[in-house]
Amino acid sequence: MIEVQNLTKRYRDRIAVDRLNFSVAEGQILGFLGPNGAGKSTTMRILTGFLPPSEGTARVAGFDVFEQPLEVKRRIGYLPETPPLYPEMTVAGYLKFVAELKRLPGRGLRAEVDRVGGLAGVSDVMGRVIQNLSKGYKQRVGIAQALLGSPPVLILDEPTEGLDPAQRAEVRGLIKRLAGKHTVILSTHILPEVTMTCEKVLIINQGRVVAYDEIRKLTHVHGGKAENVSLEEIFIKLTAA
Ligand SMILES: Nc1ncnc2c1ncn2[C@@H]1O[C@H](COP(=O)(O)OP(=O)(O)OP(=O)(O)O)[C@@H](O)[C@H]1O
Repeated sequence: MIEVQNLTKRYRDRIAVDRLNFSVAEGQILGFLGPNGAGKSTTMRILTGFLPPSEGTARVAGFDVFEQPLEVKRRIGYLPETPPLYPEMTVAGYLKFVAELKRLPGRGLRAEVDRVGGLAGVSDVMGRVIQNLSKGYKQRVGIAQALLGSPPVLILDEPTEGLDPAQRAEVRGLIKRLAGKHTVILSTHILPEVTMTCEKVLIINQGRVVAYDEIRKLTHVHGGKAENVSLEEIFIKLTAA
């Protein structure tokens, strides 16, 4: 569903993403990890058609992100690091506005807004103005807009950022339920979250892949005789350089 080959992004003389190769099969959740500045957001912005790569290719649902960005955008629900909210709108008004931007059919639009509102847990704040919501609720509104139209691919950049522990658990449960039906790339700094949600993980450091495997295999390879090596320990070891 997602195929990335030799993807490279340069900002002037800085290489943010350096020859990345990975793929995500339909219905899979890929945990996407890396320290601050590793190149995760850059990669996700390329995959969602918001930023052109300097070199390499990326295909989403069979479409090239650079050559057919509109086809790609139609098939992706994207939660950026900072959700693009309009603070003066109500939650329902905003979701309806995004649904129209995504050109979802007018008939059934209200039901679709209610559906994603229910999934993301914002049904009880639909009539409230976004700027008055708590950070956690704003984040949920961001998740709701990503789910509009039930796109086959979801790219979620730190979806549990700003949520309290109970809300985090809820969002984790939601992401797990979405897998199978959706292909998901999940970026987060909360490593136990990845262990609980994803089968496979991609770790990058300074723009390069340092690990790309099933979590179970990574713990086996890096754990040696110690069976309880955590993803956190592996992450620290691989990104220390
Ligand atoms: N518009 C830009 N111009 C120049 N350099 C940039 C630009 N955007 C990002 N970078 C640089 O590219 C590198 C990768 O940044 P990116 O935001 O993709 O990292 P990240 O893994 O998402 O980090 P974080 O976890 O902190 O969000 C960093 O060194 C960053 O400073």
